[in-house]
Amino acid sequence: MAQHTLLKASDLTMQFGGLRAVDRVSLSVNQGEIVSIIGPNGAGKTTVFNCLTGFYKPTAGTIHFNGEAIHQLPGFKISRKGIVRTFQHVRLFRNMTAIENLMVAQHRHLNTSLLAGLFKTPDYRRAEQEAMDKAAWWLERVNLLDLANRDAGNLAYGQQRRLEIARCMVTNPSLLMLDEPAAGLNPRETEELDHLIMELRDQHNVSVMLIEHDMKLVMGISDRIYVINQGAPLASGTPDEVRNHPDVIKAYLGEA
Ligand SMILES: Nc1ncnc2c1ncn2[C@@H]1O[C@H](COP(=O)(O)OP(=O)(O)OP(=O)(O)O)[C@@H](O)[C@H]1O
Repeated sequence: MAQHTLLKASDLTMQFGGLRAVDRVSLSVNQGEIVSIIGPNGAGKTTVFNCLTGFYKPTAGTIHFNGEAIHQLPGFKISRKGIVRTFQHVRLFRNMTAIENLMVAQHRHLNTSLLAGLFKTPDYRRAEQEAMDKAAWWLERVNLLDLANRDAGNLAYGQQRRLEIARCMVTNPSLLMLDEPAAGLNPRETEELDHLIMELRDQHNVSVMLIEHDMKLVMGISDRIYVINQGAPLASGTPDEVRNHPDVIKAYLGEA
């Protein structure tokens, strides 16, 4: 059966003054896939993410999501289409509780008319209750339900990272983009993350694209991997193909 192409970027290029941070990178994510982008520090991975999610407008190239061109759209419109992301550094509302963070993320799904909110109409109450139930359900999924009322800023680092993933999931994304989700996690937490990502894909119908330096995680969960080096595509393929690719070995051993 032909796979549905969810995301397709062609010849993506991002120029910052004299620096070409991304140089004609093409990639795709099919429905149900886990795809990783790897490459040495400064290779341009986060810049690719920033282009795909509308944080940067690419200098050249096209991006299609479900067949629709999105490279001219601002980030909030792209996220409404179902592409959500986490960042390299945790970005939560630190003074809000874990569950409040998940409520805020669902804001756009709630009936937010001023009058409906003011008079707490039955529709408003129902939408609010649904958002609360969903937030609690996802907190349980990521093993944070007993910390629902703790300020996000007071959670342990690994818990904050799981909360960020839950915050993405409450918006029902079709593509979840994770920027270095294992950074700062201990080996046990990394293994839990590995299981969580697989579970999201297998049970919640989400495709995943991640940037990651932890090669054990990347090689274990990715269906396909793209390698970029100095902004340009170096190799792509299955974990085995990439692992044994001579150019990849050279780049990682610093002989390129
Ligand atoms: N807004 C910006 N303005 C100017 N240069 C930038 C900007 N964002 C990124 N760069 C540069 O683009 C290059 C690629 O950076 P990027 O953060 O995308 O790399 P990366 O592969 O994600 O690196 P790392 O693995 O270290 O996070 C770097 O040289 C960086 O300094």
